[in-house]
Amino acid sequence: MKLTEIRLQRLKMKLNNPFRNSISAVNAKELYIITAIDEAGIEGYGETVAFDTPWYTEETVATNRMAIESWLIPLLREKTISHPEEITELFSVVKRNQMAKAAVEEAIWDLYAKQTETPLYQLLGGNRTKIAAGISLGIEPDVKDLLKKIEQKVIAGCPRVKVKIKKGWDMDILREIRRHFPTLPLMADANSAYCIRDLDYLRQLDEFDLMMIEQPFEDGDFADHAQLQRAIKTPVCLDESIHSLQDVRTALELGSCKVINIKIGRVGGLAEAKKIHDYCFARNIPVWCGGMLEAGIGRAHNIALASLPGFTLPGDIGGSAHYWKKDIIHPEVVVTNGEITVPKSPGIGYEIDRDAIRKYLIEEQIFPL
Ligand SMILES: O=C(O)CCC(=O)C1=CC=C[C@@H](O)[C@@H]1C(=O)O
Ligand SMILES: [Mg+2]
Repeated sequence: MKLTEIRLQRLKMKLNNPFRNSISAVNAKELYIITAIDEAGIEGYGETVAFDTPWYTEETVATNRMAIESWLIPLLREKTISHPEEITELFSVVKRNQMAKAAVEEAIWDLYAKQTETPLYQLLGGNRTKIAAGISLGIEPDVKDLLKKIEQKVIAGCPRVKVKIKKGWDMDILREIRRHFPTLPLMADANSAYCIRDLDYLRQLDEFDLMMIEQPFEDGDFADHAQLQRAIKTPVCLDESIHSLQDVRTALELGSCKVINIKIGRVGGLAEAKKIHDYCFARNIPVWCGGMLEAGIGRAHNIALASLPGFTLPGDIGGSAHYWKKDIIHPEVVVTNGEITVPKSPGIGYEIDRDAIRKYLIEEQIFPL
């Protein structure tokens, strides 16, 4: 592929809607835009998705930077690759650091798609022209604020709403939501707020006809999740537990869940995300595309991935305006009647908004290959 340069740009972007879950509150996002440049000057883009502190997984903005600069860029100098699928193997000498690997791999997929004049979604095997855009709503100071936000999304045609729960903000809140929206496709995400001692308490979830309960227990608790899934009818979905196809195999063989949330960053890139999709699709296990409060480049990659046929459930992929005053791509991602049209131009299908990037830029560095 003859890469000549990798550019790192660190941005800081303030969120329109500060996002609170069971562990953390995110008001602004810092991220790296990774640009992979070839000898013809074609540019491919990727985005890091880790947060400032390691509350979601062990990675952070700072560890992403260190991994990319210290280990991943040197590996790109060692070997010329001819296809982005070779990146997983090339980076395999570095343990984990999935979000760092994914951001670089995304940039190389976008570059390859542009070199071959193919839309990224087609390159990945996607066949949807539109994807369903669900929304994830954080914990609010008052349930009335949450009900108002849900109502706005329902009026706009949102196909499903996900709410965050934790101890003290769970059964009563879900009951109240159901009182106002009895048939709304609804799910709840606990971000590991519970443990196996809460099993009896969690049986109450079956009252609310939820599409699923996402990540009730800790990351490594496959056996406990299996025990819970045996005890409740509500499907368990795993998010933080899934770092690779191997984790999906473990979860499905133990019966730890019935649904998988795929996040490109959490599983180390698009190639692994596609492998997980293919594995689940062959076994009729529904998957959906999770979100990490991405800016436009990460969101564009999510849209391409979510066009694959096994993504049968709406993802956490809101429109740009839900997150940012001004996104870093144009056109911005727009949700119409609960759907996003998958762009058809080569690569990720969106242009970079250089003025917006300049506005958010804190630091830039170029690494020759
Ligand atoms: O809109 C999005 O990008 C999804 C936001 C969202 O629900 C999450 C983002 C990051 C971490 C979590 O709090 C949560 C999730 O667990 O899915
Ligand atoms: Mg989650």
